Amino acid sequence: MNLSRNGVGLSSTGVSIGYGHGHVVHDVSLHLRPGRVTALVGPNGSGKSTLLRGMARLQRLSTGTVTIGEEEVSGLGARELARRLTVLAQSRPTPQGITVRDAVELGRHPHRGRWRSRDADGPLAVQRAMELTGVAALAEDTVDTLSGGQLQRVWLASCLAQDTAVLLLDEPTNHLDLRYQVELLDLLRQLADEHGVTVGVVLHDLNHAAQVADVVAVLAAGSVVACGSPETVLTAEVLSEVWGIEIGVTRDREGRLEVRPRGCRRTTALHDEPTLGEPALVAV
Ligand SMILES: Nc1ncnc2c1ncn2[C@@H]1O[C@H](COP(=O)(O)OP(=O)(O)OP(=O)(O)O)[C@@H](O)[C@H]1O
Repeated sequence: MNLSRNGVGLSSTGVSIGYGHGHVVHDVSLHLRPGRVTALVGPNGSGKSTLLRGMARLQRLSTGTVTIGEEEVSGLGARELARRLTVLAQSRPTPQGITVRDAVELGRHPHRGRWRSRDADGPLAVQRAMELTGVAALAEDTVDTLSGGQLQRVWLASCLAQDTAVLLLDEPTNHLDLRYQVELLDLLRQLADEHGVTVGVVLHDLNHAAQVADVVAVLAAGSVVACGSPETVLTAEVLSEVWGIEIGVTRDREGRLEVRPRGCRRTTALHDEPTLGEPALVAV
């Protein structure tokens, strides 16, 4: 992989998105920076996946623009975009009868010429991606024989093999056991720190967000209601108001944030009835 040439951010400006019955993402401006992990968190249905898909050009925007580096993504060809940005979606159809290696190789599609020619870096990128995600030993197995967690790692490997400056992931820890959850979060940090990759990741586990993110953006009812460092955003006040239950935030012995739901339902949640108002915190 040749990730060291990265350093391109991804920004939405005034983005609204709907599915034909009003908007579910409202006027969102968000800057994902190179070398930073930005976590999108929020209750079910708050618009995280829709926003991520809109930023990846997988969802039509009603208003606003998305830029990658200096260029609008709407002006790029599919191959040009795929050389810069990749998405690990929540679920993909499982192709029948292809090997893990073949599935990971699918990520090389924007780097190939016609007839699969001119991708000299391909075999090494595929091998490295399989090693980083722990699926190298499964390389010759067919993907339809894998467990959900193994398959999730294969698709992650395919994204890594694509070797892009921007990596977007929608709930990537789904299906992963504890070890691979930790390894995945470590890998995201490594990609950002050592290779300058711009990482945007939807996470449900707020402790994962606290652990991995430089910036946390909280969505509620389609709007970003708080955005900033984990310390400034993952507070008992913000989280309790957005999720509508009592949530405590403490620090463990090493000083890391620990988010603990206390389970008492409040009368209203932010996503039921917006009360927090405009974004309370400014992105770092
Ligand atoms: N394909 C679709 N057609 C119509 N409405 C949709 C579609 N996908 C999502 N929605 C609606 O858009 C809103 C936001 O959904 P989205 O999946 O973006 O939220 P989310 O924050 O990612 O949710 P979750 O945490 O449950 O994955 C929800 O009200 C949902 O019902």
